[in-house]
Amino acid sequence: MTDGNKQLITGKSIILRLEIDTNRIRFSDIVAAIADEGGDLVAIDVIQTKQQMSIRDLTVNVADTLHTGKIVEKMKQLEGVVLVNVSDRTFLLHLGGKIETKLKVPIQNRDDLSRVYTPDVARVCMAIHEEPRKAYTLTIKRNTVAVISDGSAVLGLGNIGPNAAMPVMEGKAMLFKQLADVDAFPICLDTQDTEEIIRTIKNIAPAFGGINLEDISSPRCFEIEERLKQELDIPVFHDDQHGTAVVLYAGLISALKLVGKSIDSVKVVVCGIGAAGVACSKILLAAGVKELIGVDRVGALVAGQAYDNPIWSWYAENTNPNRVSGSLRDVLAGADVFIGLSRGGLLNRDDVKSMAADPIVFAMANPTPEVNPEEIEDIAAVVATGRSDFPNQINNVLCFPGMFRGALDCRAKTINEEMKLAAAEAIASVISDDERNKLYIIPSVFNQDVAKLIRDNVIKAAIRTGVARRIPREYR
Ligand SMILES: NC(=O)C1=CN([C@@H]2O[C@H](COP(=O)(O)OP(=O)(O)OC[C@H]3O[C@@H](n4cnc5c(N)ncnc54)[C@H](O)[C@@H]3O)[C@@H](O)[C@H]2O)C=CC1
Ligand SMILES: CC(=O)C(=O)O
Ligand SMILES: [Mg+2]
Repeated sequence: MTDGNKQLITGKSIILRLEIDTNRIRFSDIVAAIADEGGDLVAIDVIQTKQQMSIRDLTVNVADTLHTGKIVEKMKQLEGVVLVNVSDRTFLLHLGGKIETKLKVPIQNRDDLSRVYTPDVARVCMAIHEEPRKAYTLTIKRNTVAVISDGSAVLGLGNIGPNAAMPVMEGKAMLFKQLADVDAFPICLDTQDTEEIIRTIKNIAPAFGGINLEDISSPRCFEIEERLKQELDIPVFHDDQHGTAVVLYAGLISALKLVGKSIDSVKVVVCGIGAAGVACSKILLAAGVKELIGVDRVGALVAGQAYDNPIWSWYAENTNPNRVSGSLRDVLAGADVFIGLSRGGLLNRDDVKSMAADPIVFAMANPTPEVNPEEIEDIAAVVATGRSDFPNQINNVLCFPGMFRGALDCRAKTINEEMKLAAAEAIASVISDDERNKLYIIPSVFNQDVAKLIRDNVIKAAIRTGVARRIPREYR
């Protein structure tokens, strides 16, 4: 196996602020020095010029942190150059957070003030008090989703806590807004106690039209979601389970079409039987996969074994019909499909070579996939990851914006199996047979059709299954 901590070489951009003594060095020498170190100079901004002195920001594409260090050292060695500052564009994007609240109407005078606030606001409060469902028409509730994490399973980074989880939750909130005009609030809880999480979410629920649970580790996530679904009358959706399962299913239908295999005949190995792995496996079983084997730290899950994780016992009883045991490498031999929802770097080229002809590899761990796509692109029929910088991004971001747009628009009480299946069908329908190819099995996050198609399909499914509390005009 490859080293699990191995990071992929990922391109990033840095900005070097240089104070240049133009009497002592030519700008072209600086450009050459950057090129010598393999840096790709993509932009130059002149910040200030005085006699003999010029302050410039140079944007340079680099491979990784090590590469940044080399270029920085080179700049420090140049005569006539002072390195004022180095900034990373990703960090700059996060400065001060990524979202803010905005007013729908300005408060310009006392009259406005007394309407949006006291005294007139009291009449609106009392209207809701008398008829609670008016909260949907007279407050933000009709368009709000809480994106809630306890920081216990943040991407594949593990239990990094609520403060460190915030950038992911802010990112999800941005995506909700941009892709589906949903106002989402990132909320990271300073507790990992199941009961306390349930209590807290129930207590803040009145402000929200839906709850999107995010990056809460298994098996606690299953109870938290189930209990909240029973105890709240708004949709509760654990994105890592169901959003991922919806997109995975859409991606797999498409990949199987490409290689000409049918879902009931393929051998599928899922690595990482946590929140995402369990939900993805359930959707595959429902879709007709017969030979499904789950692998976690303990190896392949086999019926009859004692596991301290109750979901693994359930999993073992309901999968692995031939009771195959062993390591990931052992059970992967002859498999048609690998689905990774574990952690980076667990799979290598030899493992993929041991799979059946035309192997499908979905290495979906973030930020580092189970295998670097570049390592296997010539031997796999289809490779997909969860990342934005490789083709075929299988990521729950394709699902959650449209899913909640639909659920909010019909004021669904819950998000049920029919709505999830409807969302998967919507995603799968975007790519036609003519368009489908090895590098295009799933639509892009930026495809404008996706969220709208999911929304429409989800509303229809909600109406059909009786969970819609409002019928949008176009469906009346
Ligand atoms: N592409 C996508 O849309 C999504 C990707 N993910 C990724 O999937 C991974 C898991 O996420 P969750 O299910 O939310 O976390 P989780 O913590 O619930 O599950 C992770 C599972 O991986 C297992 N695991 C860890 N090391 C392993 C190893 N060496 N061999 C086999 N199994 C191992 C753990 O024991 C655990 O059961 C993360 O990397 C996450 O970023 C999760 C959700 C969506
Ligand atoms: C995409 C996502 O939700 C995750 O990796 O956890
Ligand atoms: Mg997640």
